[in-house]
Amino acid sequence: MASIAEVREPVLTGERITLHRVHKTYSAGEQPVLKDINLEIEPGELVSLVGPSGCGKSTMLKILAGLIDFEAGEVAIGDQQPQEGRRDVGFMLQQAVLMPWRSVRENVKLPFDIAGLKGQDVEDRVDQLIELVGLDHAVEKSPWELSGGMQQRVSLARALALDPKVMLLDEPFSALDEFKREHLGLEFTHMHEYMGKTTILVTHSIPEAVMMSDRIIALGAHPGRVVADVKVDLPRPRTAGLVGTSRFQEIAQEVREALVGEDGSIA
Ligand SMILES: Nc1ncnc2c1ncn2[C@@H]1O[C@H](COP(=O)(O)OP(=O)(O)OP(=O)(O)O)[C@@H](O)[C@H]1O
Repeated sequence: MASIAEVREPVLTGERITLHRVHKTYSAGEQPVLKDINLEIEPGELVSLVGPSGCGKSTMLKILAGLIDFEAGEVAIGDQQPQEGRRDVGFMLQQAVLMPWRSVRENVKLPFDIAGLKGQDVEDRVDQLIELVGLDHAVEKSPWELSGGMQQRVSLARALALDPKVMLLDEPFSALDEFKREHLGLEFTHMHEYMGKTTILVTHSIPEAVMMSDRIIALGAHPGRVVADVKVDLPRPRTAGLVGTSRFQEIAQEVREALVGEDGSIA
């Protein structure tokens, strides 16, 4: 990702995300999965959601992606409802979910095919995306020939294809080994720093959340609710060396303490 290293002022292309008194229950009579969630995420902000298993992190992302409904409250991406703005949302999951019969290039091109877009502009954009995620040496490979990290790079390029204003990342690096996870996390952070897409990252790793985010939202479970909203006032661009600073450790500790007493599977 050489093009990302020399980075300039952030280009704000993100949308504001607003959740107001959002309430979600999957089964009638059960405790709500999300209760009275109020959250405002500024355009271009990178916010992490952390919290114990089952506190509703993925549910919140699915609501924002317009994939599931909710009973009460208001959700907006810019001035659009989630269902209206689906094309403006890029989604990345723990597993890359690539089409096995399509090459790297064809997988990155998929969103354009689905949207019925073709032509030289599309071909150029696909080339750019592949270069951006550092896969120019692997364009014709099939998914089964790729490492886990390479598969996630394809997934990232695909999520960025239609230039979404919002990125939703559901534990995108958690299936990778620790070295690759840190490396790809930092690369994504640098990409975010110059693209300015409003981003929500779900992670079980507090250090990953601190390294990448502007703010960390800690959620408690049963019912899923916000227990802390922690600002990460570390300088950008973020560098691996920040982990050793006392400020990094203080922020991580603040998040940990907010989750004490919550039934945690936090790293
Ligand atoms: N489709 C569904 N139908 C019924 N219950 C569901 C459904 N999806 C999730 N749940 C329940 O809602 C709760 C929150 O699930 P969710 O996946 O949002 O949690 P999470 O915080 O992302 O958990 P994890 O960290 O383990 O991924 C859990 O109790 C889960 O069992």
